[in-house]
Amino acid sequence: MGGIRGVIRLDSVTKRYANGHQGLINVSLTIHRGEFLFLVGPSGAGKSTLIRLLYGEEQPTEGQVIIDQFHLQRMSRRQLPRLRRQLGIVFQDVKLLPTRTVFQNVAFAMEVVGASYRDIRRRVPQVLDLVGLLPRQDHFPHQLSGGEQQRVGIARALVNQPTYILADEPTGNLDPDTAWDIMKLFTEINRRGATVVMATHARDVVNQLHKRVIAIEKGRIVRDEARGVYGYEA
Ligand SMILES: Nc1ncnc2c1ncn2[C@@H]1O[C@H](COP(=O)(O)OP(=O)(O)OP(=O)(O)O)[C@@H](O)[C@H]1O
Repeated sequence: MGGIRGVIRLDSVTKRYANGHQGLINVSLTIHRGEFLFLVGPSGAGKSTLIRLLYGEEQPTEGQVIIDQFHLQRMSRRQLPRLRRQLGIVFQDVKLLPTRTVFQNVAFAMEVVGASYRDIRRRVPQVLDLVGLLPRQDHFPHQLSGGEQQRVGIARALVNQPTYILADEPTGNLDPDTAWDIMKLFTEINRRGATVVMATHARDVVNQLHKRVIAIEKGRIVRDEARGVYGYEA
């Protein structure tokens, strides 16, 4: 299927939506294993489009997306679950299952990929411990704060030990202190080896973490800096 282990590549990717909106225009980009990358830019610039292309939710109009050994435009839909297992996805809106406990919400992500009961019993507490929610494992989502719910979402994204974490404004609904706690969690996950790609408007966080920053405007990459800054007024 082609592609280099641990590398994400976009090759001259253009995404035009059916309604004529331009998502991305001729974007080429390489993301290496273990990188932490922020996608920044004004609202409507194309950040979410880029993230959706990475997990196969959208298909490019032109160009190629290659992740690891997976060549997204050449693989069959049957292979998509194999790719998705390598991807942990975190959204602004966490969407937990309301009638399931914290433990069950995270366990569900393992059940759908066919993990054994034994592995679930071993792995879920580990990942809940990492996000600081082990003591709340029997609580239901409505008993948690927004930041705690987002942590459950992160635990769910991590539980199958993905190579890549894709996050689309994961702190968008949170107050600044809670947002920082969540960002620290992402940096810890990255330190442990996962590649993190995050679209964000969290200006202060981007400015203080000194990670790679790619700025997108009107569908095009306008800046790509190894230790970048947010670069827009809040
Ligand atoms: N499903 C869709 N159908 C049609 N047009 C879309 C769709 N999704 C996004 N667009 C359009 O594509 C462009 C890029 O949108 P996108 O959501 O990728 O921007 P963004 O940078 O993530 O914005 P924000 O910071 O507000 O989340 C916009 O013009 C948007 O209206």
